[in-house]
Amino acid sequence: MKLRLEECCVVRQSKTLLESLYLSVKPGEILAIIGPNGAGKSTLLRVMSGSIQPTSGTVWLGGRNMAEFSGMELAQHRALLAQECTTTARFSVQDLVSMGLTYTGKHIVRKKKNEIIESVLDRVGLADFGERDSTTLSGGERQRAHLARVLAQLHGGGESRGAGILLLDEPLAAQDLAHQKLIMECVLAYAAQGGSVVLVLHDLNWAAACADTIAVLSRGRLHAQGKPVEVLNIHLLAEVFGVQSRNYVTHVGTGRPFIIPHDLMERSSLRT
Ligand SMILES: Nc1ncnc2c1ncn2[C@@H]1O[C@H](COP(=O)(O)OP(=O)(O)OP(=O)(O)O)[C@@H](O)[C@H]1O
Repeated sequence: MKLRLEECCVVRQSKTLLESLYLSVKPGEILAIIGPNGAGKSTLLRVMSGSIQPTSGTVWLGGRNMAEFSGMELAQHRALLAQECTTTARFSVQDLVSMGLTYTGKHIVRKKKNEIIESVLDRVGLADFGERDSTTLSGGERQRAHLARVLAQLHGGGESRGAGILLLDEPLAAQDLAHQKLIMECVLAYAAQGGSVVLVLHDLNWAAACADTIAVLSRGRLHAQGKPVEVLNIHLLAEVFGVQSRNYVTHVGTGRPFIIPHDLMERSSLRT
C-alpha cells in the first residue's frame, strides 16, 4: 500500500514544525529520514502513522485519506515504534508483545498468537526473554521488545508479508553493533516481502547502506530526497549538519557512500 504526503504542514503554538511536505513510500521500499536534532523527523513519522493529523495537507494511504481510517484499520496497515518506549507496569515480555495483537489479533486463536509472539521475539534476538518482567530489561532489550510488539501488530493484521507499513523512530539508538545488524536485517526482510519501511536514523552510514531513498529534513523542510549516493555528500554534511568534512568514501562493492569523520581522525592521529 502506498503512503503519500501531500502538502503537509504541522503548526504547534504558532511554530511551524513541518512545512508543506510532499513525500511518499511505496511497497517494498525503505525510506530513511535523516536530519539534525529538532528538524521535525519524529513529527513527520507521527504524521505518516496517522497518530497526529497535519494542520493542513493530506496523508493518503492506498489512495484513501488517512484521516478517514478507523483506529482498527490503521492498526492493520501500519505500526509505529516511537522513539521512547517506556515500560512501567510489570508485564512479562510476552504480554508486552501480545499488546501488539490487541486490535489486529482479535480473530486469532491463542495457539497461533503464541506462535506469532515466539516468532517475533526470536527475530529481535529475545527468544529467551518471554517470561521476563519487562521492567527489568536493559534499554536495548526494552527497545527490541517494543519492536517485537510492533512486528506482532502487523503480523496480526495479516501484513507480515505484504502491504504493511513499518515506521521506526531511531530503532538503532540503544543497540550494540550486532543488534543494529539484526534490526536492519528485520527491516530488509520486511521490505523484501513487499512491506514499506520508514526509519528515522541518526547513523548516516546505516541509512547509506540500507535505504532505497533518503529524505533529509532541516528545520521542518525537505532539504533533499533521493538515493543515498545522490543525497549524501560533503555539501549536505556542511549545509544541514554544519559539519565540515573533507572526504567520504564510496564502498567499492556497492557504490554506496560511507561517511568517515576524516578531520576528527586526522586530529586524533596528531595526538598520538
Ligand atoms: N507540541 C509542540 N509544541 C511546540 N514545539 C514542539 C512540539 N512538538 C515538537 N516541538 C518542537 O518541534 C521540533 C521538531 O521536533 P521533533 O521531535 O519532530 O524533532 P526530531 O527531528 O525528531 O529531533 P531529534 O533528532 O532530537 O529526535 C523541535 O524543535 C521540538 O522542540
